[in-house]
Amino acid sequence: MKIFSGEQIYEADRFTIEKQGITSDALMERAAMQIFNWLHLRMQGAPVKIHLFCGIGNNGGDGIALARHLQEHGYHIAVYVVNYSQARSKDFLINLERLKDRKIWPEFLDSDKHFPEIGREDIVVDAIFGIGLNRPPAPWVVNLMQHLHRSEAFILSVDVPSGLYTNKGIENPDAVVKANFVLSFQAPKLVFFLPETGVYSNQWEILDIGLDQEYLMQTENEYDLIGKNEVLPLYKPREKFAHKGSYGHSLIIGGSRGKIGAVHLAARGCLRVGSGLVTTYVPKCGLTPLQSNLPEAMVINDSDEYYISKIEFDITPKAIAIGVGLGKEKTTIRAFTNFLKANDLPLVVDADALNILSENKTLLKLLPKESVLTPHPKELERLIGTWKDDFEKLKKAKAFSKKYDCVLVIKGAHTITIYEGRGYINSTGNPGMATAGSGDVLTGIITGLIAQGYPSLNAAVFGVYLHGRAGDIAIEETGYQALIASAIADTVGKAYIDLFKMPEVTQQEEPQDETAK
Ligand SMILES: NC(=O)C1=CN([C@@H]2O[C@H](COP(=O)(O)OP(=O)(O)OC[C@H]3O[C@@H](n4cnc5c(N)ncnc54)[C@H](OP(=O)(O)O)[C@@H]3O)[C@@H](O)[C@H]2O)[C@@H](O)CC1
Ligand SMILES: [K+]
Repeated sequence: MKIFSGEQIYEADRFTIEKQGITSDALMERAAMQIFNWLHLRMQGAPVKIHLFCGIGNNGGDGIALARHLQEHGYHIAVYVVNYSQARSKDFLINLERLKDRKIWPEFLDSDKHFPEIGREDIVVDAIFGIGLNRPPAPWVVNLMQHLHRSEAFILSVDVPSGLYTNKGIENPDAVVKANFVLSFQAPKLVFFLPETGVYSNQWEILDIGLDQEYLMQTENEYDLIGKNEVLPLYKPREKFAHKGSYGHSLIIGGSRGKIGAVHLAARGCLRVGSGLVTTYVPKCGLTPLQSNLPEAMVINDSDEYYISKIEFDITPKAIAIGVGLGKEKTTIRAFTNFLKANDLPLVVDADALNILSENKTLLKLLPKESVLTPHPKELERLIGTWKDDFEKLKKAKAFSKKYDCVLVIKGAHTITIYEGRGYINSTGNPGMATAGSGDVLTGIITGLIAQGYPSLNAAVFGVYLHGRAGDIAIEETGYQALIASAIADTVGKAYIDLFKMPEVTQQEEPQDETAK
């Protein structure tokens, strides 16, 4: 699913109005109607008090128009205009007039003197600021936001939680509404997926307001949200006359005393994702545990008992992972450096191999083209330096990826894969996956996909998706706390099967054939 910038959404707005020959007010009406339908379906006329806090721009206009529909259907509403500026938008004013025509008199708030009382059981509609926020809200508006939070009422934000910018980070964490639910128009917003801003949108849903499809399809976007529809075209089916050699040989180099398990987990992910053959390259101490616990994987031993000291092998893998459980012994750094100098096979670089690269940046130039790097936030910081907010982080990550022609997989709640100036935001996964070895499994999965002939970028995007989906399926049996990394690896098969399951049709989503009634 495409994610658009703020400017692109405004442009889509203009384009739609012109092409469909409608007024901007009609578009606002669609938006308000969609929110109303969403709420009405769930509330079914329940006598819960709904407080609508509306700014003076189009986000506020949406709220004001929504208030009218709610009132027409008998809901118990209270409307407040958060009067932070005199520059009221045209469509806000049109809807304000319509409200007055229906004898609904909003309360105007312009200081923190008289905030209304809100009950815990009430609902708050947050239509204070939308994507038009361009400077910090006034202190009294920040106080109002805090007042909303203190009420503990359910907060439904219109389009975005008020106080979030679409193109930069947060200046003051108190100056953003913490939404229980966000109903966002037409396309998800980047801020929902970034760690600093994502916390303000507990849950979100997209409402289709009929922006022009041609514009949406043809407009080039920088970020995509990756779900099943996006990964299905990447999937490579197996062929009848294939043999294990057809699906590639993966080599996983890593492990050190006490960290052989990391290699095991990567190899396990690699096998489960379908790599035809998997060989591990580990210090001598890894031989017995690997051979006893993962008989499907082959083992090549380093000459050192506990650490990788020289990377030499006489196999020809199709993809190599390096770094899991590797450690940073002097001898290992030397071995890694020499390996990079000699190697030209596709690489997946993780964990200590990333740290060695960060500490010896000249080595980065030795990475083969389209190598995949899978840093978690701390490893990323060591690679690209600090950032002031998530937007700057993405900018720096893109520059880094371009400079070294590598696919950068930034691990997190929503893992973002960066390549050639674009970002692919993963939609699967859950907090249970923040567990030891989860990243090692991912490294193995991506490697196994490259070995099977997936281009690096596809392997990263698809691998991250499968890994997350496996985690989502696995927690159905384990719950968050008890999920362990080997279970993620062992559920990859179910994640594959799930790709081809039709979405369940719930009663509400069944197509309604008006003519059949
Ligand atoms: N595009 C679409 O497809 C559709 C969009 N729709 C809706 O429109 C929303 C965007 O509306 P919007 O552009 O009017 O901006 P909004 O967020 O309401 O802010 C209002 C104005 O406040 C100002 N301002 C900014 N920061 C400020 C501050 N700190 N303190 C004080 N003032 C501040 C700034 O104006 P300025 O003063 O800079 O001229 C800004 O313009 C969008 O989120 C969605 O809900 C739907 O109706 C239908 C289809
Ligand atoms: K809002």
